[in-house]
Amino acid sequence: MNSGWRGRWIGWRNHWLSSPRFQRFAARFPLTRPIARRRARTLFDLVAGFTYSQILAACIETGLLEMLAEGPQDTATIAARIDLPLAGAERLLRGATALGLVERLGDGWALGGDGAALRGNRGIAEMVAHHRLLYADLADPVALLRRGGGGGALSGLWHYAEDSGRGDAASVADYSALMAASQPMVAAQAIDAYSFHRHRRLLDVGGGEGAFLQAVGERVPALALGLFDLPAVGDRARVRFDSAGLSTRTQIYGGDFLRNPLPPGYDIISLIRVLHDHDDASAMALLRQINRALSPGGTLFLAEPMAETRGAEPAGDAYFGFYLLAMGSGRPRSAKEIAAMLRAAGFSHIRHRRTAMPITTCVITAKSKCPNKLTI
Ligand SMILES: CC(C)=CCC/C(C)=C/CC/C(C)=C/C=C/C(C)=C/C=C/C=C(C)/C=C/C=C(C)/C=C/C=C(C)/C=C/CC(C)(C)O
Ligand SMILES: C[S@@+](CC[C@H](N)C(=O)[O-])C[C@H]1O[C@@H](n2cnc3c(N)ncnc32)[C@H](O)[C@@H]1O
Repeated sequence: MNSGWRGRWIGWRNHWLSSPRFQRFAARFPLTRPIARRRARTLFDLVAGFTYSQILAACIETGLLEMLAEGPQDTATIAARIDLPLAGAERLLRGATALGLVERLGDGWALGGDGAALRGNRGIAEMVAHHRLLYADLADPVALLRRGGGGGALSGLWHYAEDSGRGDAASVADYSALMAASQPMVAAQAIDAYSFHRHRRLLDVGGGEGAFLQAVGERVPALALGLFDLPAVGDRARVRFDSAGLSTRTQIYGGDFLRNPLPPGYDIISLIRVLHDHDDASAMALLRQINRALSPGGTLFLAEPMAETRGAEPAGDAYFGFYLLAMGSGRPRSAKEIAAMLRAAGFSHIRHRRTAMPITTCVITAKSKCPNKLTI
């Protein structure tokens, strides 16, 4: 491979960075010392990341963060309430303190700043708890890569969508509930990034149990709402809409978006955390379906975490890359890749919209260019 000047620069840089003598020098020399320490810290965090995650998992599973949110407490009270021996509670409290989740206060403990921020993001506790499945699959990452993903604990959570029967009430329950629990952090970003007021009828494709539609519906009372998902998931949405008093504004369609046509008559279709679940061929088929279903000049509103998002690179290709590998289908795509797919599916006016927290949610909108002319 002809790597050019950049390849030569990388070779030269890496020669020095991997040299123990250069590392010793850089750690001692006053001008390079802060950089060397920062790099060592970053690498240490990378090596130790699983341990940190498991300390967080223990904080969530024992209810420690929720308990400290009531107010500061002493070690003996905490140990009794979270049902750990005194030494175990102390070990957990010290570990969580080192991670900023807990804070020492006199001879007791208070909720730490990061612990408070995590509590403020509904759905993270459920995400952390279900990582038990992901980490079981990632115990042997090379084996997972060799077999092309899937076939493990995480894929069991969502495999209903790949079954020929497309799931019954029991098999869709856990995954749908997890998606609904984590939807607020996505919906908040997505809804702030775009004005839905200019539309009349919104169809949420792969809308799960309706948490996103409910959030938009509350923000824009005049909008008529439609939800398309597999029948057993749609049934769960019906229960949510009934109890939220939204059923008169809402139409639920049970079906398979790769096999059944989407209902016509909507001037905006949303696709929230759906495209990245699918391999390229299915993802293209779905985009073409949406283009056909939209009324002329209608809008596609697409929101999901995206690869190569500046400042959030590890969330895309590292976290979601391996998460979707364990799930057994799909991949995170960059905004550029999604834009190219949208163009190929017949969309125009493709716009990347700013969100406040791109690490969890990026948004792209596009307009249907030539409805009814494309085939699936
Ligand atoms: C007031 C004082 C004292 C100081 C001011 C200083 C200051 C400004 C501090 C800032 C404090 C602050 C407001 C912090 C905010 C922190 C936030 C917003 C943290 C958010 C964290 C979000 C996290 C960790 C999100 C994690 C999300 C995950 C892991 C999502 C996973 C999603 C999955 C697996 C989705 C699956 C869908 C599928 C299946 C792939 O389709
Ligand atoms: C990752 S979830 C996202 C749910 C929701 N949009 C959210 O963000 O919380 C993907 C959704 O797509 C649905 N889905 C997957 N394959 C489908 C198919 N072939 N036809 C219809 N819905 C499907 C799933 O049932 C699930 O509700």
